[in-house]
Amino acid sequence: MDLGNHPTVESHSDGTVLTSAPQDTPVDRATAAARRVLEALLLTDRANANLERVAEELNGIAEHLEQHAPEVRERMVDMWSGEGVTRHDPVTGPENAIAPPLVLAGMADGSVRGEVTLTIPYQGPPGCVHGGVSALLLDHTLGVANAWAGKDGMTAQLNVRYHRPTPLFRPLTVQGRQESVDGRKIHTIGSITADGEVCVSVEGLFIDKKVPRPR
Ligand SMILES: CCCCCCCC/C=C\CCCCCCCC(=O)SCCNC(=O)CCNC(=O)[C@H](O)C(C)(C)COP(=O)(O)OP(=O)(O)OC[C@H]1O[C@@H](n2cnc3c(N)ncnc32)[C@H](O)[C@@H]1OP(=O)(O)O
Repeated sequence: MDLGNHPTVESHSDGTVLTSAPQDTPVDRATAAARRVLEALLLTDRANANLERVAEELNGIAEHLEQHAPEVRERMVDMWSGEGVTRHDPVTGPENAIAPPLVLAGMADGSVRGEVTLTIPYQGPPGCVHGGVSALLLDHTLGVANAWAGKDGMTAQLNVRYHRPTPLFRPLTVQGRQESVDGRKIHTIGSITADGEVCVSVEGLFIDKKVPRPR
């Protein structure tokens, strides 16, 4: 993948923030509102929330946004331009309403780490995080760990082990670390822990390969 140069956003005592934390900008505020809507739609009273009108209003908003959208190709070029950190991916992107979003920091020991609390939109088993969501978070976290380590690639294999249910509504620590590089093969590991206990662990094989940015 062509990650370009990724200047760090800011440094903290607990690491260097690698992903783009949500900012007080119209697009980030609108996306945060959309996330709120996703959750509220799942929680609201089916019978008494006047969902007919809600559907109409939401479609109105979608139409407005679509009317102001350039060609997808053009938008993709814009999305991938510049040297900033990713703002649109489905894990850390503050501009992506399906991203929780997870904020990841690079640590001096070479690992990357972030804390996130997942809620109803990410539910799998009752009260627990969907296994595919955990895999998504970890795939991306391993990708960022590779970038932090200085050699990244595309996921070829992701071996996910679910040790115990991952709880919703509790702070989760998501971590990744590049273990070794053997030619084009990159081995990276990671985990999701809750209250200090490992819920999910992964071993990833990445292959050094660049997908060109749209231009
Ligand atoms: C200062 C720091 C700044 C930090 C900045 C932070 C911000 C970071 C920003 C952004 C982070 C982004 C994070 C993104 C994370 C998400 C990642 C994804 O989701 S990637 C999408 C899903 N993955 C695919 O779609 C791949 C699809 N597969 C392929 O394209 C190919 O199969 C590929 C590239 C994996 C390999 O294809 P070939 O043609 O390039 O290579 P061949 O020749 O086949 O293999 C090379 C070697 O690898 C082995 N290999 C390949 N695939 C394998 C596999 N699946 N299992 C085992 N071995 C495999 C082969 O056996 C071969 O080994 P032998 O050299 O012979 O020893």
